[in-house]
Amino acid sequence: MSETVLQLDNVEFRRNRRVIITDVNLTIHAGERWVLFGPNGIGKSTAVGMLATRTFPSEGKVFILGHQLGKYDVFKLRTRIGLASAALGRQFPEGEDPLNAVVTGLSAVTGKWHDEYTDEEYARARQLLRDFSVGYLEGKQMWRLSEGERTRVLIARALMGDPELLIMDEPTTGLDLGGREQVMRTLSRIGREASNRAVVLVTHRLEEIPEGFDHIAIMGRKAVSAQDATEDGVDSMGNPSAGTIIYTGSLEEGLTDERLSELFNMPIEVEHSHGRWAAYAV
Ligand SMILES: Nc1ncnc2c1ncn2[C@@H]1O[C@H](COP(=O)(O)OP(=O)(O)OP(=O)(O)O)[C@@H](O)[C@H]1O
Repeated sequence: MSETVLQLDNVEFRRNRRVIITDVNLTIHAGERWVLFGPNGIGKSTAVGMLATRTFPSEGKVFILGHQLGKYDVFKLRTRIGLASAALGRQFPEGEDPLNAVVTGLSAVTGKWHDEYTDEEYARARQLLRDFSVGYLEGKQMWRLSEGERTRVLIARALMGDPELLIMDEPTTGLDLGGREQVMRTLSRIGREASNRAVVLVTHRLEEIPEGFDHIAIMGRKAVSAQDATEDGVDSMGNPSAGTIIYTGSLEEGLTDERLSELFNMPIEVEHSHGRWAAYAV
């Protein structure tokens, strides 16, 4: 069995007296390609916040690259993790050059400030921008980019440090059809590459699962205990029940009509063809 890259043991996360996710257990090994799938608001980004060392669990333990979150310097861990998320995209100084947004992925900081990078490092950053067809953005400003452009810059940045763990939170959201398919091709390439990199891709759409990703963790709501339940399916405080992981395993076995129908509370039919997935209410 290859090395464990990520391990969540009975993780719970609470905010403002609300349990957002609970009983989350997940183990990811080197070289595995995972999809974290679930409906809106179930807690995927909350989980990603921990995987990317941005937030800490209220209960339970998170181990990342052999170190327990909260007991190890997160800045050391961050240089080994590539992260692309909309939240990260909002952290850059307004006028940041996209080329710098990519090269600073090496030190996992947003904003070049006083850091210096070598010519080789800049050459790699330029190549990554070209790989995503956005080489023309060099010299522009991050805050002026279209959503699609910013997404591609963020994926390029996430790959800059050749990370052992790559996390992409909804990387194709906001892209037009051409942009989405272009990013999907790159993600499929990342999915199929022969490397020890562990990859976690977060999405709430089956259509956005690239080829090469073969493990899935599906999030759903934990049943509300009988004493807390109300007729609307919310707890006594008016909050929806906590999110949790309801399935981990292969995509084929996980993405069934029955499981998705139950998850979205409507009859759903899943299709799988040409290596891609789709689902419709029937
Ligand atoms: N800082 C916070 N304080 C309070 N509640 C929060 C906070 N962050 C998230 N939430 C709530 O936690 C729940 C889970 O949010 P999260 O963003 O993790 O879901 P998600 O599965 O990523 O959703 P989506 O697919 O819509 O992006 C939501 O109901 C959200 O409103």
